[in-house]
Amino acid sequence: MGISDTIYALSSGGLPSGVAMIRISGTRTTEVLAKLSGKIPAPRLAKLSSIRGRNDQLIDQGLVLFFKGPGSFTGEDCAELQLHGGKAVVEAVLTELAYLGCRHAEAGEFSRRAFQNDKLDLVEIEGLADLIAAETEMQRRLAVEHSSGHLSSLYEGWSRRLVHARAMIEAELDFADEEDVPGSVSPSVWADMSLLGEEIGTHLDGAAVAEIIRDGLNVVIAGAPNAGKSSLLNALAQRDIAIVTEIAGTTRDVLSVDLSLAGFSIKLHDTAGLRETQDLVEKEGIRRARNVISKADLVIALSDNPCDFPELGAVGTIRVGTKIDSNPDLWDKSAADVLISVKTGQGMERLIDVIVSRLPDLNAFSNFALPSRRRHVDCLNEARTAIHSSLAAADLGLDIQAEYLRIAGDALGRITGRVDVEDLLSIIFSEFCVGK
Ligand SMILES: Nc1nc2c(ncn2[C@@H]2O[C@H](COP(=O)(O)OP(=O)(O)OP(=O)(O)O)[C@@H](O)[C@H]2O)c(=O)[nH]1
Repeated sequence: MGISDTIYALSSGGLPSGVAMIRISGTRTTEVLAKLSGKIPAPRLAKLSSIRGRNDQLIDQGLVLFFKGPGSFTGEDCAELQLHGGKAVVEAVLTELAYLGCRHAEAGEFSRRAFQNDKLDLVEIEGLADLIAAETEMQRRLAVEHSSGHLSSLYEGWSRRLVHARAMIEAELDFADEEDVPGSVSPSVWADMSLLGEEIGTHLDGAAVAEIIRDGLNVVIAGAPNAGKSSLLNALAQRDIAIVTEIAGTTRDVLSVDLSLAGFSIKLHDTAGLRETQDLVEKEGIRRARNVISKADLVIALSDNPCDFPELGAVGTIRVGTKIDSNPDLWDKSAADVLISVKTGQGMERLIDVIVSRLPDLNAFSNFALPSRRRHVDCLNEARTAIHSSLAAADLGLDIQAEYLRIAGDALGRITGRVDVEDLLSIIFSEFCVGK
């Protein structure tokens, strides 16, 4: 590797901060450490050191950690400098690292090296990106299953079963006429492949829930103008996000806010009131409203009049009667799922309970090892289809059946990155921040 194979980056967050962590990785790590701190600490032991620049000038005092490759995150020699998190301190050390011939890392470059050196597979790396991005408890639990290798073990176990089945078939093809390989190998192989197809199917059943956990549940507030939609958005977000006036048609565009509810990420959208109008801007707002309604996981349909609920045709609608502080006599209980007043807070807890009751039931899943990315789901579907094709191809001959199993194995291998993923890598690693 050339001089710039040794990379560095600030791996901790924005400055100033109490402590800033600079990470270094590559063949020149020990040489750089010796120049910056005088000596190389014993691997994995934090050592309080003076960090010095050119002309022996003291830059800062901090902890220096050295990880000898391959026993490091990237698999190469790595170091971590834990410094005081001042902008000038960090800038001075980064400048010194550049002067010493190191190169600033690109986004995700440390993780890319970890992948290239077989320290992590793609599922673990994607899980790491999700773990860093996780904002809710559910997102964290989902991501940690991926980053910790649980999901990879599951896929690798499946891959091994496919390889075993192919080996058994190959043996039967090669030694079909010889007496020492019993012809009865195949039935147990096909039974296992049938079971594997079912296991992948069950695993795929969790994909929709995992997607909701990872990307959030889309909840749309819809209704006639003045029904109280913006007031409800503000109340649920506990902030003044949307403009509230008594003028019908105030909200023109879709306004969105992220909330965390029962550990789930909720994307709540306020929409323009639905009515016939000649106003061009309002018309466009209503078109956008209908568009988000059609993509919603859940719609909260509002009306301040029981005779006036919007017909949305959306699946998963909660009918909410509003302003019951001012119009209690208008409502009979059966007219709506929940009656609320944003003014007095009446019914708000019940509304939140009803929304939570519409969230996916996680008790149906024994763990969070679920496929959360489209990429994984596509590969799993491809693997399952190929297994089914193999099982259905008995009349076509063992070599055709084995070929389908190879296709299934390749599809599983692409999830963890064991086969044919070069073109995927830049997409995956670009999701990372610099320093990871
Ligand atoms: N009394 C009472 N008034 C409310 C309540 N919620 C909203 N309002 C009033 O109803 C009017 C309309 O409220 P908004 O929240 O702007 O209604 P909207 O559905 O977003 O209206 P558009 O943006 O025009 O579609 C405002 O004057 C609010 O103060 C409530 O619970 N009780």
